[in-house]
Amino acid sequence: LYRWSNPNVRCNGKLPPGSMGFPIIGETIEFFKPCELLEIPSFFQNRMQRYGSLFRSNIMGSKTVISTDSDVIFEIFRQENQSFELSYPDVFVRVFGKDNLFFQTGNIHKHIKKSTMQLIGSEGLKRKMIQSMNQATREQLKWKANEGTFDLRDAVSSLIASYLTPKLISNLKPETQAELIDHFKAFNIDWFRSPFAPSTWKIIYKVLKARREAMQLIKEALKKRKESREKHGDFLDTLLEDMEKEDSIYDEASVINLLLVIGVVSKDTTSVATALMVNLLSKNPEVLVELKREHGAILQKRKDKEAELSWEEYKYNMTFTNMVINESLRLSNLGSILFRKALKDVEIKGELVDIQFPQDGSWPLHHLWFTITLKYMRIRWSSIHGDGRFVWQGKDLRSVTKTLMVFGGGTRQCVGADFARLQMTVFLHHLVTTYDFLVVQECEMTRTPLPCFTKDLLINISPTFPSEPCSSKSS
Ligand code: HEM
Repeated sequence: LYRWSNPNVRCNGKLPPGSMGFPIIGETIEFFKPCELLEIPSFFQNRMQRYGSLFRSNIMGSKTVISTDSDVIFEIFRQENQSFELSYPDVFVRVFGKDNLFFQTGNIHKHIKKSTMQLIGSEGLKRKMIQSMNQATREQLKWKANEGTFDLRDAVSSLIASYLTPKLISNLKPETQAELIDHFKAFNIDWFRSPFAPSTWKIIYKVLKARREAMQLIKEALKKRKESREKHGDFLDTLLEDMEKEDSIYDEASVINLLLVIGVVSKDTTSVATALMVNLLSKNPEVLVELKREHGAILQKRKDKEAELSWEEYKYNMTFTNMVINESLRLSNLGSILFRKALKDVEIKGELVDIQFPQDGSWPLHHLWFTITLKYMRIRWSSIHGDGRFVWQGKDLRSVTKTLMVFGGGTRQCVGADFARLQMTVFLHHLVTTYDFLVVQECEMTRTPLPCFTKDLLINISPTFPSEPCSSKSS
């Protein structure tokens, strides 16, 4: 017991202050205690008050140092692969699969990132994806306008799956594609909750079942593609070509896993952030009016009135839209819990972050886990639109800064960041230029500590009257 609570005695230096909690379960129960979305969870709040921004703990059976300090977090991203490397708790590996090459480091990680960027990096988005996003979003909204009240998160999830799945594997039969999309949708991010709640195990069971079934479908598609040797110009082709090279990092299992991970992660993260953004817009009509003004101006400047939102318009004419997206991403704070392990003793700001524990069997891990909690910034919407002056005007609104690390940072920065931003922009563009929306049920979210929906956002949309381009029925 003494050793459990006082890991300092077995270290070469001084660890940050903190408590290791009860033997075995540590402080896991409090770590997962839900709170309101915009609150700092009591686990972090209490410890920040007691110990400061850097403290130690034990979570999910791992000795952990937690940083809530953006300078420290930024420094860790900077020292990725030198002093720190990615190392997620076992449950992540079980859910996303041991064949997920994103859990690897070094050259394997570099290579998989490069392959993925071909599909969802800015070049791929500009050349191919933006067109499909525009078309799918326009059609989805048109359909939803006739349908009546709908769940916005589910609608965004479906539309992403509808155009991205054929880009992953393009020659599936319609019924197989629909089945694969259903499995992608059933594999959601709600599983990261307290291991002591029985409902968590039910969700994990469903997620693992969906994963198994999706993998089976992808496996069959891969087998057929290999046998036929046909080319379809999709992401599966890219990966198979790579797999045939002599020194390829890919085997069948990792190709299947990569297709699965992209299919799953792309829709979940982006749809949650979009739903939260629309919910916030409904409560801030002045922001909506400004947004309509910016997008109205884009329509007016457009020479071909039938044309869709272009890459250039997205890149150069959307200062305010980017601010709205940044604030929505910051408030949803989807990337609030990131894990690293320290590879050597590291001192940041004079505090020892990691000590190498002796391997005497009493320590399950050779190194400490490093949990990063991104700073919760309670920036009020009025601060982005006050007195006609935009506080972020002139800055690069899409880059990582110490106050905006929603997509992580350094070499591990999210590969889907551009994709998510573009999809959110395309959705906003079609919504505010073509429709008025009415919130029927506001979304309710808790933080566990990842955001989790307890009530979905239900809305109604109807075509905007041309005479009132800036009006909104939102409440
Ligand atoms: C609002 C949307 C999103 C948010 C907030 C988000 C957040 C993050 C964060 C914080 C990380 C860093 C993880 C770490 O450092 O340990 C990350 C990594 C990653 N994200 Fe996203 N993400 C989003 C959208 C997407 C999308 C659309 C995709 C796929 C199409 C995606 C795929 C990935 C992958 C594969 C990684 C691992 C990257 C690596 O290890 O190099 N994400 N994401």
